[in-house]
Amino acid sequence: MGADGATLPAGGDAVAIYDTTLRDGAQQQGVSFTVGDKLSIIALLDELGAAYIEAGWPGAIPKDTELFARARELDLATARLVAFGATRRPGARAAEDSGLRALLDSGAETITLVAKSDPRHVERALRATREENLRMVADSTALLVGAGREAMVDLEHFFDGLRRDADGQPYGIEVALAAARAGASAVIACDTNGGALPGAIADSVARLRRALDAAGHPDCVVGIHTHDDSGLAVAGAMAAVEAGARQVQGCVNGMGERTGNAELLTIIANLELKTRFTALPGDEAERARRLSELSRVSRSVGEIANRAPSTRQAYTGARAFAHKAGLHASAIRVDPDLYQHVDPARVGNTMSMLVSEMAGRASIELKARELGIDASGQGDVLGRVAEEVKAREAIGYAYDAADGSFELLLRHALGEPPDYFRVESWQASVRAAPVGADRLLPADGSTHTQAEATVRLRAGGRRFAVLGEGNGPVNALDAALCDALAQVYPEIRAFELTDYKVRILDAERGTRAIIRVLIDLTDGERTWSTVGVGTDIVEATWEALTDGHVVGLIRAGVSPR
Ligand SMILES: CC(=O)SCCNC(=O)CCNC(=O)[C@H](O)C(C)(C)COP(=O)(O)OP(=O)(O)OC[C@H]1O[C@@H](n2cnc3c(N)ncnc32)[C@H](O)[C@@H]1OP(=O)(O)O
Ligand SMILES: CC(=O)C(=O)O
Repeated sequence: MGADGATLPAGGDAVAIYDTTLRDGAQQQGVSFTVGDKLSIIALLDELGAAYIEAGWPGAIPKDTELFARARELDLATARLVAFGATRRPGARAAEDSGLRALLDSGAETITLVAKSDPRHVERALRATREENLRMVADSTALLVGAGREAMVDLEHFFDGLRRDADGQPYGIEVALAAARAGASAVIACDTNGGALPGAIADSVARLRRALDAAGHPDCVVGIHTHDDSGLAVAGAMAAVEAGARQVQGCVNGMGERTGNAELLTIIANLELKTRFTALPGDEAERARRLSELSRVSRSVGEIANRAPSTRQAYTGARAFAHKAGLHASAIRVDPDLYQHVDPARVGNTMSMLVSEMAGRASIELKARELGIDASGQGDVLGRVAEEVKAREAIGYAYDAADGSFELLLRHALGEPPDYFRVESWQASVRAAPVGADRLLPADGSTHTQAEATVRLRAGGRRFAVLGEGNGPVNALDAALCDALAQVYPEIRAFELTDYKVRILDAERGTRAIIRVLIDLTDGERTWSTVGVGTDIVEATWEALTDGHVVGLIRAGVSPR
């Protein structure tokens, strides 16, 4: 139970947010949370204001058994931790079911049971009769409630079942009523296969709500759990709320099996910003503060899961408020609301400008402002920069992914070229031993290729000629450039390459093709990106690398020496 003892809202406009990132989200390929990961995510979701956090299946997954043992020490502010499990096995007694025993032993105050609600699944997957499945739901729920726990029941394949069995009293509704009679606080309509359309979800949820009310269970909450297989998980959840659902299940960043679960942060933002419903606890000011944490929660959970959220994710994605088209920028300069559905600050995000061949003067001016450069009132320069960007993109540059290179172009156009160093010449050579007949790598794991590079440059009033070695020409050049520059600018030692992307732009020209290199650099505090283009991968990389070091020095506030 949350600190205030709050449980599910029985009616009204409050919607309980039920996060299942740690259970259904963990069913995504490649995701495997440690107990420590789960504890960190629980803390984030509790701070955000989730009502329920489904943390795993104790008894089925050893790590989850350990998690619930450790979670006994947790003192959560708003959330209840939920243990997930299944109803008892067919033909057995609930009190003797080892799965239910493990759920009770977990100490969780709230337990959600998954139950079959589509007759096809009862008969084919469970190999039980419809009546036995109803008894399984009732006995299992009653056991948990009798032990003083809050019990909820996930109605698996609820919408598929109702679609096939629409007349009379559909079986899915009978299952829900069996759960409610046994004391379940909520029954959750699940679109397990993600195939239902929002209209059908709304109709079925409304029907479920009416059936519960008619049978004397107005306090049993209807929940909604959707998957994104039809690209409609959030839409389905929103439609369900309009139709009477007052608990919404989903996962941060839309994690989950197959195409994922409904993206929970989007649902929270939609409910809070665009409907009469509330999704977060507290008064208006408190809810606004919690809402402004959404982008941070998205990034932090992505970091812990080692799955970066989509940059295009609604509300919280890094590019959710990024504008590329010149016409958009010109209107945004007058009023950002003209091209934004909400103020990004409300969900902790920021607006950004992308400069590209689609830019006009307004885009350049706004991007300059974002970079801390005042170019207002310099219409001629802005126009020239826009033309230069278009001309360069036509030959292969891509500035929307390389704001560092754009900054240099702009500074040159404004007559403020940074003057940290001047390169006189560079060269790189590769020495390779032929691959052996067996085509295997040497036993020590080294490669057959060794490279050397020489860089000659002037910096800080001195001249340097430095030799670098590496496992390839790019690596050798980087080593030589860093060694030379670090003698005048030791700050460069902190720069680290975090990404290196190579793209062949006109593949039909084979080995004569134009190559674009994009690199991302960081100094641990800031990140920036640069681009280089050439007919040679080393030449393109050299341009991106040297620009990358100049931008790094500018961003670190280092003056030319
Ligand atoms: C829609 C969802 O996402 S539900 C969540 C699904 N999550 C998981 O499956 C992850 C964790 N699962 C596990 O660790 C294992 O599957 C366990 C421990 C639960 C079960 O493992 P096993 O006993 O080896 O059974 P197995 O996985 O092969 O099959 C599941 C059994 O549960 C039965 N079952 C399925 N749903 C239910 C239900 N709602 N209630 C009771 N039994 C059920 C199946 O009929 C099957 O029974 P059978 O063993 O008689 O064939
Ligand atoms: C319970 C659940 O995860 C589902 O039906 O999708």
